[in-house]
Amino acid sequence: MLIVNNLVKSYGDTPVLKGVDLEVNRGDFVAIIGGSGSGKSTLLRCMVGKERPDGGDVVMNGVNLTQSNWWTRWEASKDWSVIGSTDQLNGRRTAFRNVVTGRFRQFSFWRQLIGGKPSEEEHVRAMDYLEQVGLLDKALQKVEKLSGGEKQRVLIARALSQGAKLIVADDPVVGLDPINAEKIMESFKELYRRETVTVVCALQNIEMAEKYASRIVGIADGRVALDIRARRLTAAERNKLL
Ligand SMILES: Nc1ncnc2c1ncn2[C@@H]1O[C@H](COP(=O)(O)OP(=O)(O)OP(=O)(O)O)[C@@H](O)[C@H]1O
Repeated sequence: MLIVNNLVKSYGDTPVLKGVDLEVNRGDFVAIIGGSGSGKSTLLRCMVGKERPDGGDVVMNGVNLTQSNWWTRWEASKDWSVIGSTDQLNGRRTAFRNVVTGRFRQFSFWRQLIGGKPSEEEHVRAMDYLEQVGLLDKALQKVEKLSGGEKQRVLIARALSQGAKLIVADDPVVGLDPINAEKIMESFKELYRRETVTVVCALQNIEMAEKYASRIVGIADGRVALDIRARRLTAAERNKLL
């Protein structure tokens, strides 16, 4: 589904990614782990085209995104959804409204330009997605009144309403209390279990990766230092990532 080939990225004179190779298969739940500053977020940003790599390729469903024009990248971007900061949400709108308008991205270019409205069926679907992430009871609350964890779950519901086949999440549990963090990871696991969505998620918390992901990819010294089926890491494996 997604192939990252020899990805290289520096900031100024500082190399961050020195040749990352990674293949994500449909239905994977990949946790990207590594020490602080190891380049997890940089890798995700390069993967989804938010950052231009200095070298290497990102190929999504056979389309080489690093060598495509903006139209091709825009079309391809409908297949994925990036879950980052909850600032992406409109705090003064309800959770439901945020989810249903997220769907807008799937509309054709022209329908977006003329401001097409979501259909009744899309409204029903938005409620389904909020139910899937356990937020049905908060559907009509303004997002600014929700907790950090609940906002993250609105983002997940919105990604689902956008029809994302790949969800890319940059440490969605950072700064959350353990209960909310577990709920987020449960939501991802549930999506992955149903095999409808592929998840790539950067995580600082190794225990979360061990508990919820299907695969663990460790980044160290700008490269993939570890790529295993998720399980408890050995002390030697943890040391590789320091
Ligand atoms: N826009 C930028 N300009 C300059 N340096 C940057 C930029 N973005 C990231 N860096 C640097 O690149 C390195 C990797 O950063 P990145 O955010 O990818 O790491 P990370 O593994 O996600 O870290 P953390 O787990 O702490 O979030 C860091 O040293 C960081 O300071």
